[in-house]
Order: sequence, then C-alpha cells, then structure tokens
Amino acid sequence: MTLSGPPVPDDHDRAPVIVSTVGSFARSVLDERHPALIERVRQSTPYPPKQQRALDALLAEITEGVIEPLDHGEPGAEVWRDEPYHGQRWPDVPFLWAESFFYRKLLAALRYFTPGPWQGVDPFAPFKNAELASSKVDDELSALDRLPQLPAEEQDRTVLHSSLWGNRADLGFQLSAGAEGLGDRVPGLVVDDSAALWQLLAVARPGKVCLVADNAGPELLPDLVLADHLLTTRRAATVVLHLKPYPYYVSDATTADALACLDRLSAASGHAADVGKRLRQAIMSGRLILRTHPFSCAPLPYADMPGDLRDDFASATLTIMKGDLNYRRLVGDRHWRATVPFAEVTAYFPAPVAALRTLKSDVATGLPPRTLEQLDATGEAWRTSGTHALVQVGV
Ligand SMILES: O=P(O)(O)OC[C@@]1(O)O[C@H](CO)[C@@H](O)[C@@H]1O
Repeated sequence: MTLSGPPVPDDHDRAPVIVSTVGSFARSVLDERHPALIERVRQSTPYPPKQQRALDALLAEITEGVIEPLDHGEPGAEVWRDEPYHGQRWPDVPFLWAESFFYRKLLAALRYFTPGPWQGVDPFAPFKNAELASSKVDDELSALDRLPQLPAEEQDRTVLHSSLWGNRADLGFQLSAGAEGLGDRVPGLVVDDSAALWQLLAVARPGKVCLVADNAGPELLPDLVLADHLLTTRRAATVVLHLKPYPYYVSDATTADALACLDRLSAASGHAADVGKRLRQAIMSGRLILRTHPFSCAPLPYADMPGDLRDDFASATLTIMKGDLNYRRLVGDRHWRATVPFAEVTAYFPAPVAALRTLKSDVATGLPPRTLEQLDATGEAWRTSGTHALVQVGV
C-alpha cells in the first residue's frame, strides 16, 4: 500500500476529494501560502547556500513544475517512493496529499532529517517561539487565576472553549489571513455538541482520553489546561497527548513545543504555575502520556490509520481531535454536503470522537440545514475565515 492508501472505493455516496482547482481556497494555499512560507523560512533562519539552493528549487517546483520524488539519499524517502502522484502538477492531486508532501519536501530541502549540523533544527521554531513569548500569552496565563473561582460547569465550558478557540493560533493560516490577521470571531458555534462531550466523560470509572493536538504555543497551552482539567476533575485517568513526530504545517506541536509550554506555565505565577507543576508530575507518573505516531504527518485520512493507532483510539473513552487539518483528515478532505451527519462520516472511528475546530478550509459536515442556509446567506467566507467554530461529537 502506498502512502496514498488503497484506491478509495468510489462508492456513490462518497463526495469528490478536494483538489486545488482554479479559484479555490486550496489553490490559494498552493499558489500563495506555500511560496510565502518558503520566503519566511528563508528570512528567519540563516541557512547556508546548499539549503538556499534547495529552497529555490522547491519554489520553482511548486509554482511551475511537477511533483518530483524526494531525493534518493533523503532519509525516509522510501516511504514516499511509490506514491502515484509523482510527475503530476501540484494542483491536480488531492489537496491533502499535496500539502503534506510540500511540508515533507520543505524539511528535506532544509536537511532536517540529514545527519549533520541542521538535523532536527525546526524551521518554524522562530515563529513558534515568538508566539509563545508574546504578551498576549502573558495575559492569557494571568486570566487562568479566575478559573478555580468559577462554578464547576463554568470551568468545563471555559477550558473547552479556550481549547477550541485556541485553534485560531495557526501560523500557516495567518500567512493567508494577512496583516489584519483573523477576522472577528463570531459569537456562538455553528455546531455545539459540548453537552454530549461532557456526558461521554461523566463515567463512573475514568479511563483514557486521547487528545490529538494541533498547533503549538497559544493553542497547545489551553489544550494542556484542558488535559489538566480532565485529570483533576477525574474525567480521565490518563490523557494521551498526540503530538507531531516532526515539524509540520508551520505551527503544529512537537514534543519540544509541549515542553516549552510546560516551561512557560511553570515560569508563570498563580494557577498557571500550579497547572504546569501538575502536568510535569502527570508526565512523570504516566497519567499524561506524550505520543508521536508517524501517521500524524501522513497525507491520509484517519480512515486509513494503521492498526496500532486504531487500537489506541479504540481503547479511549473519547478522542478529541483539535483543529482544521485533523478535521479534514477525520471526516475526509472531500466536498461533502455540509449537512451530511458528522456521525456518518466518522462511523469508521473505533470509539467516540469529538472535533474542536475553527473553520479554516472548505470541508464542513454535520451542519443543520437552517444553519447552513443562514451562513451561506451572509455571503461571507465562513468556511475559511477562521471566524466560525464547532464542537462535534460522533459516537
Ligand atoms: O490544523 P489547523 O492548524 O487548524 O489549520 C491548518 C490550516 O491552516 O492549513 C490548511 C490549509 O493550508 C487548512 O487545513 C488550515 O487552513
């Protein structure tokens, strides 16, 4: 089986896979976001001539060329060798695959996997570090002091919505959002299954909750607060935090980013410091488990996940999927009817699953018809603007 998985059965009720047609959001990502990212990476780290030339070649390939395989000597190239898309134009292949392979080629160009002085140097670290050090994060950490004073139900709602809206902290998205950054977030959610989520966790014997993280810094901090909350309120005996095994989609969180967040929490004062201390103890006692599965960086929908990952999710009381890319992979990066039930498109998932997502790409499922009608009537780009969000649960 290639990384692209077995040929997807084109059964009649499958919506078409998203490719980067002219004028689409996906096309703007390939034509604008990725070239802009190459330039930002070039400006933020003084890479030597070899990497500079490799970045020039990658830029030419994605803007004018066809998909070239990874160099034969590239560590791990064998995993991508049999892909069926080599030789095709980037806009003509599945958007999910094209994006994922772009990030893998970017790391190859920067010799991230190559033994030597640049091995393991995260090209996105300058961006992620700046975000984590921002005064906005200081303010958010100080605000945590108010959390313990809230009634229990309000605490639940606050930690869940902080984790949800933390997903707007997405450096790749902000490359497209432009200098004005995110639009004003819309009050309320397009779908809110929060009550069902907490009901699933109201179990007599707390079990395992998998939290599939997305972005580092301002998103991972509230995710860690959520993990601490699940442990301290005994909604979970253990939390498995799925991180990326290597840098991905600019701001996706790695283990190094999680440790940086723990340091940020511990260096704060008040409740934030208490959370940081408890999380460090939880890791050392095995109640908070950090996991980095290679599939987290694969160009595939979760429907194609390998058995060991499926087993991990199957044994969880609930899996919480954070962010837009995970949502696209969870439901399938397809032009679904936005009203197709979320439970239907996630029926393959081996146990209850919840999505906490700000909408930043075309995929949408599980919207009530009336809501869809109202959103479309606004004439706004509600699917891709990051102004709308959802909490969805599939059991
Ligand atoms: O997963 P995240 O960080 O919430 O969003 C990832 C993202 O920025 O990248 C993709 C487009 O490049 C979209 O899925 C989305 O816009």
